[in-house]
Amino acid sequence: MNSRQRSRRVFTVESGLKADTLQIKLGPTLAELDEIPEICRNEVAEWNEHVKRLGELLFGLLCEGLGLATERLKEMSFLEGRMMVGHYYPYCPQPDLTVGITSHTDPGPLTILLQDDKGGLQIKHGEDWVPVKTVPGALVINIGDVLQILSNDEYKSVEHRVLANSSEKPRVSIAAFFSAGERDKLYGPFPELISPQKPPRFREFTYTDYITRFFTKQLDGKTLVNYYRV
Ligand SMILES: O=C(O)CCC(=O)C(=O)O
Ligand SMILES: [Fe+2]
Repeated sequence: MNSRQRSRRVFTVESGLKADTLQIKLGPTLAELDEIPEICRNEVAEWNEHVKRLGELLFGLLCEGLGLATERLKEMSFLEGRMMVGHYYPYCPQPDLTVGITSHTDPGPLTILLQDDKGGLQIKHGEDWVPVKTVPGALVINIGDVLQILSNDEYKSVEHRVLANSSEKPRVSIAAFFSAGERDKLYGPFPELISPQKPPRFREFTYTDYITRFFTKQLDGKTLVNYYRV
């Protein structure tokens, strides 16, 4: 399924995914206005501006956390690729038999997620699944696989899943995924982080190769992070 590339509605009821999804390209350029449902057109355009600003701030902090120049992730075009995915999880009368979204890590560097008050998002901590508390107005920030690779394992991508919605009201969440704007450049651990004591743990790849493997699951049975691990 190549559905993350443009705005469209996908209704999937196969096992392991019980959500109705609306995807809209935010960047490098916002989707054509007629591809964005009229009811939320202005809000999506405004959200895009907020996501860009917050993304820039977070990328800066994450770079500083690694001892890198603040602009490094921005320079590598990771602020440019932005995709908004709105999930709608209908009421599931038998939540023990399925899940909302199966366990996964996000492929990009960072995800900004807004969830409502229904709950159901969980992160894996050791062997346990830990619920992510719903806090009104709060955003959840996920580190994704490519940031684990660029940081040479200093930051870890977070495994997460969403339980099927047992509340009678639907659950809604809105994720903004960042990705590389320049798809054919080589990406790998930041050279500044490499030393004889800390050799690169990953080989270089183009973002085109990376994202194609993610969507087509050509990973030799490995996770995305472990596929590029040396
Ligand atoms: O709905 C959520 O809370 C999380 C969605 C998610 O993990 C994803 O779209 O990758
Ligand atoms: Fe996710």
